[in-house]
Amino acid sequence: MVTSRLTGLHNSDVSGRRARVAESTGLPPDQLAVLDPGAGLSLEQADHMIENVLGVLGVPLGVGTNFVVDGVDRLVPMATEEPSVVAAASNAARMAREHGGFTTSNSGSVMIAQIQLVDVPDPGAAAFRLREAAAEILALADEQDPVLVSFGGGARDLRVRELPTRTGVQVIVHLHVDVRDAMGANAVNTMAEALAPRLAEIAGGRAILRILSNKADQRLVRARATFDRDLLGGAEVVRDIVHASAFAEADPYRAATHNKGILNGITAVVLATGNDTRAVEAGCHSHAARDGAYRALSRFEQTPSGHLAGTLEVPLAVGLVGGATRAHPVARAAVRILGIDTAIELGAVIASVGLAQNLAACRALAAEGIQRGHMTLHARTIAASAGAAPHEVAHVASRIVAERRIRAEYAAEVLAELRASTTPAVP
Ligand SMILES: CC(C)(COP(=O)([O-])OP(=O)([O-])OC[C@H]1O[C@@H](n2cnc3c(N)ncnc32)[C@H](O)[C@@H]1OP(=O)([O-])[O-])[C@@H](O)C(=O)NCCC(=O)NCCSC(=O)C[C@@](C)(O)CC(=O)[O-]
Ligand SMILES: NC(=O)C1=CN([C@@H]2O[C@H](COP(=O)(O)OP(=O)(O)OC[C@H]3O[C@@H](n4cnc5c(N)ncnc54)[C@H](OP(=O)(O)O)[C@@H]3O)[C@@H](O)[C@H]2O)C=CC1
Repeated sequence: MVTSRLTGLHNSDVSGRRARVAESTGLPPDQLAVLDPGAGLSLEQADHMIENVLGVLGVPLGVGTNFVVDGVDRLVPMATEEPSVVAAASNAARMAREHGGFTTSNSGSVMIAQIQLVDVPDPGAAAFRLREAAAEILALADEQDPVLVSFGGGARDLRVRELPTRTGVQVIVHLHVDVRDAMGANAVNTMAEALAPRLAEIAGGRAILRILSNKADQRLVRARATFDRDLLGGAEVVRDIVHASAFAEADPYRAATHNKGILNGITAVVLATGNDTRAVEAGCHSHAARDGAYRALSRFEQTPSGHLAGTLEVPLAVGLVGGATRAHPVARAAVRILGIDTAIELGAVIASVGLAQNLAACRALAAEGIQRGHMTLHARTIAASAGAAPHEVAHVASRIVAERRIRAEYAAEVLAELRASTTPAVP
């Protein structure tokens, strides 16, 4: 039985953390060895993934603890270079755990392909003809990917839009495809390219763009959690987080930063599982602007019993098959640690981490400010960047935090003092 409540995990060293994660998930410890630098993605594998490969970039991979998502404990791999993100998500998940953790819902796994038709003589008549041919068109789409259809996926709907543009009215066809456990871009792009000649013939125009839309608003995930008033810091903190939420719902300048906080969590899990971070972020930002003004993707409100309820809705075009998820050894290990079997489950975890991250940031901002937590953890990065060796980082970081001088030049001074005090005097 997995438990994500690994209290004090951060006080262990990497091998101790791996041992606790392996014990909790039941994974053989050697399955985590692939997380060693250089043991994951080989140069040869990288050379098959992208072009002009010179090497591999390492990104820290942490684990978010305390998560309960739809009643199941989940340990969540998070790949990020930003200090305090993993700690913050884990802390927020701890506060939600008291009230059952995160519950989610979703709109399914439908992706949209767009086919752009131009030089259409009578857009209105063309739109009607295209709608009349829907059954033929959907069948032609399914013929392109029998494997997807065999997994229960396939073309589900055809929508036609008459779009006024500065180059004239364009007829835009939307093909809705259930892509099941794939992210779906390659699948729907293949279908769009195959349909384009027939669509152009029906419309009497010319097809140009045939590509999926990253505004994946048919693939929405909603997460909800109740965060404990006392663990948050009391009624005043709850009240001020609600004010912070109202600010982000009303102001695009605050909403951009509020949503960046959400994406700190979302993108860390998307990256760890080998999914397309740019596609997910494009979808989230487009969703934030869905009614014309750019707004917060989440909302916080006080519950009748004085705790804090948080809700989030985001499009999540993520998959467990295809893309890099199956090709990248670390992504495969991350999926095993998560213990998930479907893209729907992955989306549920990702949305929950986004909401957790968002809460942690808003709580810190509404209470003591972000810098105490963030900079305390950032101090280790500053110490290392000042040249501290691994065994020197803790001393330098604790000194610059204690003296509230968390800056590179002071870290260098502390490091020089440390080395002078430990260098044996020349006889
Ligand atoms: C950083 C904390 C969690 C410390 O908070 P704390 O209260 O000092 O932590 P604690 O020592 O009491 O530990 C509480 C729990 O936090 C977790 N935790 C605590 N420390 C660690 C650690 N080292 N490594 C891993 N996990 C840690 C851990 O889960 C632990 O419980 P446990 O599970 O052990 O029983 C808190 O100050 C915090 O959440 N701060 C918010 C920081 C944050 O949100 N960072 C995100 C990057 S900034 C960002 O999002 C952009 C922003 C801010 O602009 C977004 C926006 O504007 O909305
Ligand atoms: N704008 C964007 O976001 C774009 C993104 N991309 C990239 O496309 C990649 C993802 O494309 P995607 O289509 O997911 O990748 P793949 O084409 O690699 O995987 C999808 C394919 O896997 C097969 N498959 C096997 N099992 C399943 C299952 N259970 N559910 C669904 N399909 C299954 C299907 O049939 P079959 O085996 O016959 O293929 C399906 O077509 C991402 O890495 C992304 O970076 C590319 C272009 C644009």
